[in-house]
Amino acid sequence: MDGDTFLLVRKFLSEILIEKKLLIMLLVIVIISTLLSLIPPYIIGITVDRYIIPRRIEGLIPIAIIFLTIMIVSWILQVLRGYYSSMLTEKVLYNLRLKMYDKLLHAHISFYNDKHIGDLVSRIINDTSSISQAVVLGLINIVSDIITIVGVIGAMMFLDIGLTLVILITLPPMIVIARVFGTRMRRAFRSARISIGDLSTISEETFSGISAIKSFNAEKAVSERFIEASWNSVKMFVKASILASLFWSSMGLLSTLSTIIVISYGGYLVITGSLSMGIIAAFIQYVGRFTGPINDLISMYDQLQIVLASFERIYEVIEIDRIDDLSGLSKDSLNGEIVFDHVWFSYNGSEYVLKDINLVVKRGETIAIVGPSGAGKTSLVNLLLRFYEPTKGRILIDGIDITKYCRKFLRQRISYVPQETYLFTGTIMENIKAGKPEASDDEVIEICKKLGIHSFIERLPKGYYTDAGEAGKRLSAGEKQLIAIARAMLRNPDIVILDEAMSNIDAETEELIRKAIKNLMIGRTGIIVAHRLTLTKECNRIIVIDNGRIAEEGSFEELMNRRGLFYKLYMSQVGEEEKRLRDMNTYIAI
Ligand SMILES: Nc1ncnc2c1ncn2[C@@H]1O[C@H](COP(=O)(O)OP(=O)(O)OP(=O)(O)O)[C@@H](O)[C@H]1O
Repeated sequence: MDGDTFLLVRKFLSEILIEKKLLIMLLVIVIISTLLSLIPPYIIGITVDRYIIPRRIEGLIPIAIIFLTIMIVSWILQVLRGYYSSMLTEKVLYNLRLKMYDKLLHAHISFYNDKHIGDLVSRIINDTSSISQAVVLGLINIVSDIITIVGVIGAMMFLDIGLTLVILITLPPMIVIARVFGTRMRRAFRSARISIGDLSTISEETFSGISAIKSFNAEKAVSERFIEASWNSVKMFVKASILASLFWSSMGLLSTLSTIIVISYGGYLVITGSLSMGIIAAFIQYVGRFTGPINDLISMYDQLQIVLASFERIYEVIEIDRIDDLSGLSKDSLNGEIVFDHVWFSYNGSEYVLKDINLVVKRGETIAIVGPSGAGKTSLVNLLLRFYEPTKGRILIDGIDITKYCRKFLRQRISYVPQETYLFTGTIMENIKAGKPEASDDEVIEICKKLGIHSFIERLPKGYYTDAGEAGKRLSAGEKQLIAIARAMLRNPDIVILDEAMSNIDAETEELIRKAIKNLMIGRTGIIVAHRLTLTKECNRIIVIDNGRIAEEGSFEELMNRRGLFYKLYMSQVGEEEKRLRDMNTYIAI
């Protein structure tokens, strides 16, 4: 075991030791029940020698009562073992999942830049599940297996050392078979399970991209992929099953060999008078008890490898050190004056995506930020929410450097309406309340009326109580943004940042959004990242960003008169819109 593995095992054990009481209880139960399981063969031996062969009927009833008592106690212990082992496993998993979820929730946003969400989810769900096997199979069985093997050998030695030594001849081949076939069998089953995973990935990709597949006539290609993966899984399972039959039948053979040795060599000893019949009866019982524990112990190494790999992935999450610092200044509210003072920003420390931004947004003012794709608009608002810190320069809100404010406070007083609205599980009402869970239904309806979106929501199948998942499939990005606007308004923020949704917006929704934004901005400082430039007409000022720098600044009229970058962007967008309308008219005319 190298240093890293040793460290992981220690961490793993410390996770289990958190549930010390459960662990101790379980170990006591396992030890007692394993020791109890060694007694019946011994009693059988005594019964044969002392009562059956000498024909002493009077002893049979007490023996039967002792036997029955042991069986009942074992049964109770077995039930308790099941209960405590599942409690221990589930509690360890519960603790791990909670720690991971909490860490991921509070991780700095930059942590997610190079992460695949599917992978993180798999760490919380799949990796923790594979740990569960380790807790029960690994830790608990190892104790009972060792006690069983040592106990069985000890008991046999106590009964007859010579016969025991002869029987132990079968032990080395048993270990070899468990190591060779058993290990291969488990690996083959693992590969087979992975091949089923491949099948599910292909199916998922096929059905989620079904329209793309049909439009490219790609049915044959995907079906070939599916057939290949499917056949591959057949081969894997057959191989695993062959190894399984080889393994189990070989182990069975060796176990029977031990019985043959007991009967033939033991029988010889009985005939020559050096061994009793009862001892033979006890030996026959004991020799069948080796195979299971030996196989368990050998497979433990394999199990440990899988578990440690999973545990490593779990700990990578638990030990994330990029956590949002939530200390700092909090107040009742903000006035809402924002100053960017020579702000430079780089994601990677070398390339600047914002260069020397100087900007003052007065309290109650609404400004539009526009610019070509990739100019740095989103990066600018990310800095205001303290998702990232400026690389150089500073940002002030109400004259105080924002790094002095508590992130939680800033995000309470600044509402952010993203371009893509995420609808949570629940109703539309609950989704709007995500901005303020304690709000009443009436409060939500009041806000939506103020925003001018009440009748839009009422038109949904069950109005405010429409299931968001169901509605989400039918709502356009713009319609979803209306819900996000209501969510933001309900929080009564001092500053609003809105990244306007630009795709899938019809004229009616555009008008609704325009009005809702206007209502939302009343009495607050507003920053709108505008994609449809007609929206900028209603803003107090327009900031044009190009390649990370402020290229132009002014009112709509001023910028149009200047005939600079804004004018070009606007004309090309208007031109495209006119062309779209012209094309539509031509299409209708045809
Ligand atoms: N998380 C990130 N890590 C590294 N680089 C990033 C990250 N987000 C954005 N960038 C880069 O920063 C630059 C500015 O991106 P930003 O998203 O701020 O532009 P934008 O003007 O909002 O663009 P769009 O209108 O397309 O949303 C781009 O070159 C982009 O590739």
